[in-house]
Amino acid sequence: MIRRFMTYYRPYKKLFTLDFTCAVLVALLELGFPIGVQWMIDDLLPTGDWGLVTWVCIGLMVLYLISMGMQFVVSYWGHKLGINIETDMRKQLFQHVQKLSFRFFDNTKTGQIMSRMTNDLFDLGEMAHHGPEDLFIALMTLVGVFGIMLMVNWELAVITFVVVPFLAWIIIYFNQKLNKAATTMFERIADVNARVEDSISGIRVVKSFGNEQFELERFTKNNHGFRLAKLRSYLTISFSGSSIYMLTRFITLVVLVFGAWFAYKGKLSYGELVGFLLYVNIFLKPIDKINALLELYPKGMAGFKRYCELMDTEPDVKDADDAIEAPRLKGDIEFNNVTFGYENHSHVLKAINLSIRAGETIALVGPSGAGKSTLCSLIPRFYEIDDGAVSIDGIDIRAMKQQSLRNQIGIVQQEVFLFNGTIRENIAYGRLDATEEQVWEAARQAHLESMILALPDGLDTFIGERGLKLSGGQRQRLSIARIFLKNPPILILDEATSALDTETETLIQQALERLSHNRTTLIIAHRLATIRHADRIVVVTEEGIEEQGRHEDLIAAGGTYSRLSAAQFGGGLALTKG
Ligand SMILES: Nc1ncnc2c1ncn2[C@@H]1O[C@H](COP(=O)(O)OP(=O)(O)OP(=O)(O)O)[C@@H](O)[C@H]1O
Repeated sequence: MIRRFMTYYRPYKKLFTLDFTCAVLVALLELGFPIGVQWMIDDLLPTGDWGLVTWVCIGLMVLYLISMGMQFVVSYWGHKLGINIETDMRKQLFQHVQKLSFRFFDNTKTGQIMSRMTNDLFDLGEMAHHGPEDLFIALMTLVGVFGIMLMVNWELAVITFVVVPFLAWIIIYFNQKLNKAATTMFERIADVNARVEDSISGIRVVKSFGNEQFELERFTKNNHGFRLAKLRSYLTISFSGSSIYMLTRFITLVVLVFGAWFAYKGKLSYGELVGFLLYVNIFLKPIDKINALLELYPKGMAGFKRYCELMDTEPDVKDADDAIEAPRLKGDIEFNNVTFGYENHSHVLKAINLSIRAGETIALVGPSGAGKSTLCSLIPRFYEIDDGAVSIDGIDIRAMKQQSLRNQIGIVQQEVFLFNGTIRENIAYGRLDATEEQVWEAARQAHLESMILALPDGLDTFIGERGLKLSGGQRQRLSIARIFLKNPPILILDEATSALDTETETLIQQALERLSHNRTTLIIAHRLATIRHADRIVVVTEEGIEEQGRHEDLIAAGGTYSRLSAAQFGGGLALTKG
């Protein structure tokens, strides 16, 4: 883990060297000051050479100023190093999460992912800055101080160092405890985040059911869980902090008693005693530093462990090493014996065979839960199939780079997702380099133009979170405009016009028909009236593809489709006449 953590310093070698060097110099100066003080008291003052005393004081002052400058470097540039590393990690995590497959997102709460990107990384920057630097300096100071103390008075030095093994034991013991406490704390705050995310994004449902109190209770439970975890970590910190404090202050007292006794016996000068007490003080500083690290390190490392866990999660849909950039596709889609299930043990689709010609419009109909949406989600390779093959223009989709494949597929979902931003940004999401004219053209095709013109800010109107300031129909038209702009050879329309009023629906139907001209189009239809003119209707049931053909033929066949028609229109006969 530590070696892996160290790799993040690589891009910042210069910054690290600068920060580290200054920190070491500051520590060395700290070590040197008491030597100067001791020398002044014992050797310089008795000579009465006040001129020299003044110069020494000026010299000390200059050294203090240099030390101050270097402390500034350590504080600012050192933290900059930490923040840079934290930012890099956050970026890499975001990049990685974007690569993960639908299956991961199906099974992970959004709030948990958000927590990993924010809270879990908070202490990493601090740890990256203070960890190696403080540890090295603390150890260096301890060794240096011990050496000097031995030279001044070896007996007092040994007395002082008797406590070191006890300190080491306390540090190791509490470090382990804190590691556990910090991991639990991160898990609990992730639960809180997930709960907040769920409740806030579903606030309309919460309010419509009047379930605010219920939500508050669920939140309180998570919040309390976090409180307990945090309290537990503070309990450990307090125990370790006070034990270390007690031991270190005890040393000062012991040194004072023994030092006074040695001085009384004439084994130690007063200057040496004062100098020694100053060294004890310096000796305590690295211990305080190690104590602070003891608090920081487990939190940072627990966050880093969780970071690594997520970074090590492999996407289950991956580009093959020799994957090709998909050429401009015509749209001949072939399902060859395709078997797929979300869970290993149950298959939603079993040995499906289906050929769709380029430019064909096919409608998928069938009972709810039969697998129509699932079938469509396999074309952009959102999920990896268990058996068989899906190919487009004769190329297995697993041989193409995912991005180049998905670039050629337009999907209009029943549930539209828009980003918090302007109308322009949301339409241009279909092609990021689109010109103003192209955005307007897409808006025109999706029959959004008059609505946009009527808005005071036009294309620059903010549509609110998930586009909530727009009506359902407007949202859907906006999502359709994005696809006009994307202009893909393959279209998947998941009952795309369900949220539109009859008049708009007719217009959109015309636009979609125009769009689907010469493109392969799959329509997942619930309302059979919208797909009567499809080139082919494919009936999907839990058993697989039950029948396929033109509307009239399927009605004449008297199978599932004619029964579905009868259910929706009150009689297959009426439908054929209509
Ligand atoms: N992400 C998922 N994870 C696990 N199971 C899923 C997932 N999505 C769908 N399912 C299950 O797969 C089956 C097929 O669902 P699918 O959405 O493909 O059906 P559908 O025919 O499109 O239904 P509808 O007409 O109601 O939209 C259902 O039993 C559903 O519960």
